[in-house]
Amino acid sequence: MPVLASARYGKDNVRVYKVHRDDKTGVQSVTEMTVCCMLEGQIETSYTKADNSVVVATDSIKNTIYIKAKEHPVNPPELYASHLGQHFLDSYPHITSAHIKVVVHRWTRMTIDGAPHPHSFFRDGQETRNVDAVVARGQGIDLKSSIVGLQVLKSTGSAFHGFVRDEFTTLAETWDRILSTDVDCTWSWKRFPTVAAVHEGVERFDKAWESARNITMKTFATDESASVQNTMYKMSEQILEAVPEVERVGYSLPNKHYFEIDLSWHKGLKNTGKDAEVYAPQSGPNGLIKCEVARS
Ligand SMILES: O=c1[nH]c(=O)c2[nH]c(=O)[nH]c2[nH]1
Repeated sequence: MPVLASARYGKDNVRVYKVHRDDKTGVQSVTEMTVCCMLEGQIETSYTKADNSVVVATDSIKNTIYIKAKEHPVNPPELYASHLGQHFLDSYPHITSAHIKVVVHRWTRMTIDGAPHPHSFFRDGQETRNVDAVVARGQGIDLKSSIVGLQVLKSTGSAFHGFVRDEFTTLAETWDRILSTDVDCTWSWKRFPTVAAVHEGVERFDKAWESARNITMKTFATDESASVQNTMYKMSEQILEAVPEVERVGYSLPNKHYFEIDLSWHKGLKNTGKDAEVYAPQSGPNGLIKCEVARS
């Protein structure tokens, strides 16, 4: 006899835009985000017995995403996600947890003739600020914040040598290479008991995002990198140090390879080793290096 081992449903890819208009100054601020909201609870019979009486329609979930964006601030996304998740527990006794994902897209204010423009913005990269919230009945709110898709490259200051050499090895050791990655950095907060606790000291979330971003970039730029592994560990350590309420930091970093091209076949051109200038960026395969660093 089969059993429903797990079940969760909701609405994904709900795109939301919110504007804030400052009537005094005429300055407008915008937020664009993509939201996923999934519910768990006593919903088994909808799967096993065609019992839709336990189903909050995914269309209603979508509507709720809009209404909560109207009723509450959407910044920081950690607070919005907490309000949204809590709503489903408060409204539906048979729902036991809400899993919210918010992806915030960049709209950076334009500078026109040296001054910030009051209502014009541009997308300065595919980087997003993400939040994963789990609001579970009787258990509080678990929040994970992240930076995803921040593309970085350094043209020197990275080495990789001393690795295992055996009959499978072709890679040459290097003391000077290009290092490039798409940063995926996640920091997990100590559990919050209530939405009120998330709200109290809410500026912590923007500060942590700024710290994580600055630490990531500064360490990437200034570390004489021995490996992706070692550099990401140094980043994680510093974020834990900078944000006391964070329990765990994780990175997932592709190692995006740039291959040297031997052009000596053309008029003896020197383009390898210390003479390398023109490289071939690779779409794949790429290394993929991950870690999570927790407090001891
Ligand atoms: O920083 C690196 N870590 C590795 O584990 C690895 N493996 C590899 O081929 N190149 C690299 N670079």
